[in-house]
Amino acid sequence: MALLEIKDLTVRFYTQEGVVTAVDNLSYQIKRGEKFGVVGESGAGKSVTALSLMRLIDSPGRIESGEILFKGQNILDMTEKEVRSLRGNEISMIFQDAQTALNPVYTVGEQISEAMRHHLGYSNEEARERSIQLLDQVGIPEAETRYSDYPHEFSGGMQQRAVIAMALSCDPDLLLCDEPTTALDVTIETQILDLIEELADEFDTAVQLITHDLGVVADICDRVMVMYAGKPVEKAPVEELYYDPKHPYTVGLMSSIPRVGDTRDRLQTIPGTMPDLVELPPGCSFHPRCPFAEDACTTTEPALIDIESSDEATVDSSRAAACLEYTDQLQNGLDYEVRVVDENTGSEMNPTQTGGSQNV
Ligand SMILES: Nc1ncnc2c1ncn2[C@@H]1O[C@H](COP(=O)(O)OP(=O)(O)OP(=O)(O)O)[C@@H](O)[C@H]1O
Repeated sequence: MALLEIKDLTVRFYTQEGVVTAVDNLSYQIKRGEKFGVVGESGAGKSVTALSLMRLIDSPGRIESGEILFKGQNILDMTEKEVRSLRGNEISMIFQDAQTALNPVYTVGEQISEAMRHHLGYSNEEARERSIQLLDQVGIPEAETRYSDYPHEFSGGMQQRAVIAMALSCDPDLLLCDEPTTALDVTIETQILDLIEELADEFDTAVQLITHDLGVVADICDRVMVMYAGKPVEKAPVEELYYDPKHPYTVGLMSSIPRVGDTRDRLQTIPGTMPDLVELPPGCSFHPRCPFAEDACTTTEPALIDIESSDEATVDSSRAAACLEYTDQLQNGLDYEVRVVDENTGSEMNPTQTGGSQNV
């Protein structure tokens, strides 16, 4: 049994501008200890998906349908009390901004201790001892002294380390990380990502890592789901996604991975923006931005297809993509080439595919 199984999840927001379908019929699963990346531009529905898992969607939002099975139990059927005991205990979450996770009026140590006293029934002394150990483990120097510091006495990177300590304090089975390094500068970003990876391995914690940056996913994740306008457009083991992307949107995201010395904005190379979710374009939502779009794409919505079987994908499908190419409805096909370039030498490593000139 998968640790987490999301089946046909649909989440809508009833706003003055109209009904926003933020997550549309989404299914995926995460196995124990697996690191799963969720990628897409702003507005793709990544955060709403994570908040749904913690049952934190508030009005005007509503989880309309679907199942969220955690260890086989549907989170959507649980009582509020059951969900509260899950949060911060078996499932915990790291947000992009450490400051929102830390309460400025309590010391950092107190905040880490609190979760352990509450969920694990630790005494004050036990919780303090374990908190100091965790602060040390996440790389806070002089952890015993820093235990009594207030959040404002920590740098941004140290605050995020403290949040990671807090998130791992109850040894969760699933850690949801929502853009955990966006607020940090690049050198600290790498350290924090390495730390998450290292501790997830050590604690055998599954990770759902949300990011707009495929480069980050490549470093950490085992499998990836690419989302566009509330839907999954591609799912793949991470290496296969890089060497052989199946969806034009994934290809666009890849050519946007910044290289050393590259000062472009990350997503500049996909022209246009995510459509208005209140009024999605007919057919494939990506068609107005897709270089390979044909007439059929403007009228027919592509199903998520299992690449191996060519049938509709199931939650178990390892490789899937939602493009009419995979139901043989495109006349000209997808015409791109993937070139994998060695970052150090600049030379081509493993040319695959045929056609255009997509540098990945
Ligand atoms: N509280 C809300 N009220 C109304 N609409 C909302 C609300 N929260 C989210 N949405 C809608 O859901 C869509 C998906 O939002 P979500 O935050 O999941 O995107 P995301 O992929 O996580 O983007 P980002 O990287 O910017 O966080 C948004 O485009 C927005 O229209």
